[in-house]
Amino acid sequence: MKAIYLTGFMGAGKTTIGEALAERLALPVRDTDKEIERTTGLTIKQIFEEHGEQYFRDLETEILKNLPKDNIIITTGGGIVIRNENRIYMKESGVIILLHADLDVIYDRIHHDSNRPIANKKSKEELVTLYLSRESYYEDCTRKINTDNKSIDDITEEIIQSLKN
Ligand SMILES: Nc1ncnc2c1ncn2[C@@H]1O[C@H](COP(=O)(O)OP(=O)(O)O)[C@@H](O)[C@H]1O
Ligand SMILES: O=C(O)C1=C[C@@H](OP(=O)(O)O)[C@@H](O)[C@H](O)C1
Ligand SMILES: [Mg+2]
Repeated sequence: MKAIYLTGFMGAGKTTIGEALAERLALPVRDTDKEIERTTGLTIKQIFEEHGEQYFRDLETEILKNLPKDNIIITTGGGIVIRNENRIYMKESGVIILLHADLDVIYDRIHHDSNRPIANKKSKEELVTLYLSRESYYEDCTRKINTDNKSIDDITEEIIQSLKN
């Protein structure tokens, strides 16, 4: 089985759903942000503060390409889609599942989180602007799952069903 990549905007639930999906499918799961933190020994916040976004994006691409491509669930950071080369790589290597969540819900989940430097201290309007600037990049996704008002178990089940089609 080819890799299953979970993508979507910050706070959509990629990391959380990826873990639940991995358990249900008895597959390993790796999270690009966690891999970046593990290999650098720094938090995402520290990387952005000390080295800047470009450095983070270079690491993100490197990590993505070094992760296994079979029998695995890979949860990505929300900005992975910005780079054309990342989108092409994921499309060629596996199935891309887009998790969509309402932006009001997303804002409530993430605006106070200092380890999401791109979202931290942004107003809701600024977050919407960022979302809209990235919206077209999500078109490369194989499947889209709307997560609004759904439990983690329900979303996981929906992904499993969609993978059968
Ligand atoms: N379907 C859901 N229902 C309720 N809370 C959720 C749901 N999905 C995610 N969350 C919560 O939202 C927050 C962000 O989830 P996370 O998995 O870190 O998102 P992402 O990796 O997409 O940024 C976490 O606190 C998580 O527990
Ligand atoms: O959208 C982004 O640019 C980012 C999303 C984050 O991951 P989550 O989507 O898991 O929050 C993390 O990679 C970093 O803070 C940058
Ligand atoms: Mg995450």
